[in-house]
Amino acid sequence: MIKPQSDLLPRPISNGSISVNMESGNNLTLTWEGLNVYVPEAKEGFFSKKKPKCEKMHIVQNVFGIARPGQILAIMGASGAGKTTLLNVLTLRNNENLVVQGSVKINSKIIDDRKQLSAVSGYVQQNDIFIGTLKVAEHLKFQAMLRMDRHTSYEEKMKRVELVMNDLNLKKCENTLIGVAQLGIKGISGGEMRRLAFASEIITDPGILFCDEPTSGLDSFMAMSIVESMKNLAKQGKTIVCTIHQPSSEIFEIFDRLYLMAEGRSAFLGDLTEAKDFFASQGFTLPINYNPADYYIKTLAILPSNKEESKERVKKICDGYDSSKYCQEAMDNIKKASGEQNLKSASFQSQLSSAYKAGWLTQLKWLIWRSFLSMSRNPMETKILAIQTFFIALIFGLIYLQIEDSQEGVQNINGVLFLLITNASFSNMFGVLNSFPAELPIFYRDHQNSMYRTVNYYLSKLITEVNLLIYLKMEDLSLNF
Ligand SMILES: Nc1ncnc2c1ncn2[C@@H]1O[C@H](COP(=O)(O)OP(=O)(O)OP(=O)(O)O)[C@@H](O)[C@H]1O
Repeated sequence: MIKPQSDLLPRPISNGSISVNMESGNNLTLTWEGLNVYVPEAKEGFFSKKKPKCEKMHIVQNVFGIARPGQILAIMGASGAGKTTLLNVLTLRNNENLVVQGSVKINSKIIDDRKQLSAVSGYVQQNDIFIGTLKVAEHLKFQAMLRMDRHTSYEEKMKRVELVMNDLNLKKCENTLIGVAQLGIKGISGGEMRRLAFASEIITDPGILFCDEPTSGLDSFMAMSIVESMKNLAKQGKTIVCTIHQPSSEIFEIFDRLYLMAEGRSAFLGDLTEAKDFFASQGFTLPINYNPADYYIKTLAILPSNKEESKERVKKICDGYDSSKYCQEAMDNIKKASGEQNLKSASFQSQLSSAYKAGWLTQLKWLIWRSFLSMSRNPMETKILAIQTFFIALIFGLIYLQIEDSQEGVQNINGVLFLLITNASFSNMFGVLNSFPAELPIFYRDHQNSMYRTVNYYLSKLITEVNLLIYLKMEDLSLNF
């Protein structure tokens, strides 16, 4: 087995993260019980009367599970098994069009508010979205200022930024722009971007870390380094839950617990060795020299060429699991976790109560800072607007050159004033149309992480862009005058 060369890899997250004076959110047990997710029937709207009636789909069926501190729980299964849906339910995201029943608990407290969940957890999403005109260190600084506790000093937050950059080997690219492909700004590599997404979430030292496909798009060395970092976080007492596709056997061995899903049902929850025994008990013995992850996924997959047989096989395994000792053990653990409520709830409750980590003014200050940096690094947009304004003003100026002091002249002046006002309104409107949609996914992500209030984001954009608009209008009016 080839091991990655440790000097080439990001160092695992050091215990130094605890040295920063912040409340470390450890010892959080995540449980989910009786989870059912349905896609509701399509409503017969005014325009959809003639559409065929769509059946209510049951995409996650009565699943339960537990993720304990100090362990990595890997959620695996074939495509369409329901992994992403489960992760969305656990993170209370993207469920708007679904009917969700059942409960998700942390230390036996039911979690139904995303702000509370964000206060104690991080979510590394599969698609990295960043403001590409920021540098790596600036992005992390922004995250630290708005996501770390308001009682943590500026120096401590910056110390944490340094620590996370060192741990994830981002130090050498700290002053490199993240990059925007559309603007031709080449930035950091794909692997560095993945690590930056990871760094953005662990900067707050969350008690629970959800990762959606943390290794996708990475080479085997980088994938291993990310999983090793996750393992080290787990060793510090964090609860790590990740979905993963086709991990290599080396990566698979690093996981502590395995949660297999098939056709929206639980197919197994337990240790890696238990998984091997369970599959053998169902008549599916893991072949020698076979990647266990590949074998389990293959066994639980629905093959298009052999649908009926695959479905029967999956049903047999899921039924077998429901009546197995592993299922009983998981149920007992979930019950036991509910009994531990009073032991751990004091610091946890205080964390849950603080939804926004930064105060109103701090949010506004750092949003303006980010917005100014982003705008100043994107001179192309400013240049284009300035040139466009210059030419439009020149054309208007030439059309209405040397207006005479007469009845006709007054009408011309009315005309030019009308044109100037409509031009000013429409160009500003198009400015807004350009500016907001481009940042919308980032805004949604930050908003789901409870980083800032919507009004603060809007104000920061207004304050930043109003300067540019004033300059452009001055250029326009002075030329016309
Ligand atoms: N909003 C939705 N509307 C209709 N069907 C949905 C919706 N969300 C999920 N599904 C269906 O539920 C099933 C599980 O989807 P999910 O995305 O959770 O699978 P997955 O295990 O994450 O698959 P993959 O590994 O391919 O991402 C799929 O059959 C999918 O088509």
